[in-house]
Amino acid sequence: MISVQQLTKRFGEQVAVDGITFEIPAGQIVGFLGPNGAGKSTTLKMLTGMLAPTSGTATICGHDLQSDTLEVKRHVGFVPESGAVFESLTGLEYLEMVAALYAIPEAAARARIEQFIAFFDLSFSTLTDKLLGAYSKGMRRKVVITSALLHNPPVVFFDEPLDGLDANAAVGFKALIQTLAREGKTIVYSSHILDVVERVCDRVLIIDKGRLLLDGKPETLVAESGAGTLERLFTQLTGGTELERRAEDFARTFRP
Ligand SMILES: Nc1ncnc2c1ncn2[C@@H]1O[C@H](COP(=O)(O)OP(=O)(O)OP(=O)(O)O)[C@@H](O)[C@H]1O
Repeated sequence: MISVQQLTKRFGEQVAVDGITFEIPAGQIVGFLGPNGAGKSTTLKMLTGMLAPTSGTATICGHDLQSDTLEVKRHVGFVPESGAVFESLTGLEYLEMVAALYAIPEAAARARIEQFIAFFDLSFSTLTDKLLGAYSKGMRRKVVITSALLHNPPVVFFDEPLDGLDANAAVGFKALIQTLAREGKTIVYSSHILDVVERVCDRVLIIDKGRLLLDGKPETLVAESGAGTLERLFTQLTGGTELERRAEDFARTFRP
């Protein structure tokens, strides 16, 4: 479903993504992890056709990222970390605009929007009464998630999707992605909330400094490393243990 070979992105001298290679079959939920600046968002932007790779190749549902970018965009949904929206539109105007961009017929789009607002426990008037600029962070996130799934894409990329969602919405969202995966969708889930990743993902990819460090089932990786939890394994791999020690030293400087 997703095939990535030696994908690389340079920004001037800096190598943000350094020759990563992996395959993801249909129906898998893959946690895409790494410390700040590891290259996660850059990878997701390349795989959704928003950013051209410097070198390497990738295909999504058999469509080549470089030569068939439009088909790639038809087959993916993306919830970016920023969650930026056109703030001067109402939620409904925004969703109808996204539906029109994907050429979804009006009645089908409205039916799908209604399914999502029911799922997220929003009232229809919320979508029509306020401009997106006046939405709360969580409400805006729900609209962005809806917009990414409106065209029913087989592959969905989520960058920190739980950011801003309350506990109920987060529980609902986790159930939603598990259901989507069971129906055959491929989900790539980038997040720093590792206990959620450990529970929800079938597999994790850990990158640091643009390179793939680890690829496997969370429970297998945790058991083989003896780390106990995915969070501990992550910090061991990416230098967080040292940060923890430095934080303790720093905190000690506040002692009276
Ligand atoms: N447009 C850009 N121009 C220059 N450098 C960039 C650009 N976008 C990203 N970078 C750099 O590439 C590296 C990887 O950034 P990226 O945003 O992919 O990391 P990330 O893993 O998503 O981090 P975070 O967890 O903090 O969101 C960083 O050093 C970043 O400064």
